[in-house]
Amino acid sequence: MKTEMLGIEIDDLHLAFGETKVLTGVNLTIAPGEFFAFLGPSGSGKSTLLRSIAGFGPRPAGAIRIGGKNVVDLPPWKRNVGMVFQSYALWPHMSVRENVAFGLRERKVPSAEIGRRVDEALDLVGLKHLADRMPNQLSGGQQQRIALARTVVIEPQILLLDEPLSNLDASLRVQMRRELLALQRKLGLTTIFVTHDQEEANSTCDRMAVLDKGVIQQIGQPQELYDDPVNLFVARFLGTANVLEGRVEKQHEALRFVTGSGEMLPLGGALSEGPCSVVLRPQNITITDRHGPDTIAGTVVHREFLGSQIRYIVSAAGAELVVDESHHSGGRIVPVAQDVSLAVNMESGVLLHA
Ligand SMILES: Nc1ncnc2c1ncn2[C@@H]1O[C@H](COP(=O)(O)OP(=O)(O)OP(=O)(O)O)[C@@H](O)[C@H]1O
Repeated sequence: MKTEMLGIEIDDLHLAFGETKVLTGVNLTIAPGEFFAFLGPSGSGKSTLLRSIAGFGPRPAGAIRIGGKNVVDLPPWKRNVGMVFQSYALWPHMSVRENVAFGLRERKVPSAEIGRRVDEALDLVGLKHLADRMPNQLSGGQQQRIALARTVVIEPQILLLDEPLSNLDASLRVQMRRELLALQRKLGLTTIFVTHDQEEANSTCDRMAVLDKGVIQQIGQPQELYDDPVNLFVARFLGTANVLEGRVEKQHEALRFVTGSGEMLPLGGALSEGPCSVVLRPQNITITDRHGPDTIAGTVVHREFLGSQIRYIVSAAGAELVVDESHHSGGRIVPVAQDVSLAVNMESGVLLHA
């Protein structure tokens, strides 16, 4: 089961439900064979964008090209896409085998070929031995695998997944996302995965688009977006972000970041003066015994034990900063209400000019 890999190009896509603009000027290129994620909060337009690619919902303005061919005027069944929904309900009165065979029967595939392709698809998701079970005799994870088998059996050229793991419990989601990635790699299918869970996107996709209010904020590899977000929305959506507000100022020929409450931190590089925010990840700030030009004073206001790490919330520079210290047995634990010095690694911070 291996099909020709097709890329997807989306060109200036707009879509509104009545007065409500849901997608605004979406431009995107997904490479053949790529595992791509749409990540964003609830209501950001991820599902609407995915459904537009599948051919469901109102016709958008703009172009959607699959393998170079504009498909906006084609019905879903002529686009060669397979979609797995959040509510992947299997037919309850059909066995696993019949569920997977259903789409092939609809397409009038000869029965000998149906038998072979269903076996192959069930083999792919590791459930051939359950072919004669009924859906209510399967676990949630097994049902989800059958839903995948039911989609890939029709040999789509594009696989669209709309929050396919959201009905599963946390540990099964982690296992299933690895299986999903393995399956995608095996089939080499260009895949789009919609999720609001950044960990799920990070752990599977080659690249992702972060959406907010129907607008793509940034496109890139998970690590690029985490390390180099273009704005505060992306910074906050891709993990814990400490944001210091202040300004870049030149003092004695050197650039400094001056926080709103007056602390000064050194800056390198060619930066322009003016108001800005600095985004620092929890691991870019550490509690230290030192006092120096790269440190600021603060007070621990809260502490959480996270297992491998201890998370401190430290009130400093007019903000509540999240500081993660790795935990090892016998290591120091700083009590709440203690005054501390924080070493701030400004080199790893991201400066966002207002
Ligand atoms: N059929 C519809 N009619 C009117 N408005 C709709 C329709 N479908 C979606 N919307 C609106 O479009 C916006 C985007 O919805 P969409 O489902 O694409 O978001 P999402 O990012 O996938 O969110 P979620 O993660 O909650 O599914 C929302 O404001 C939603 O209320």
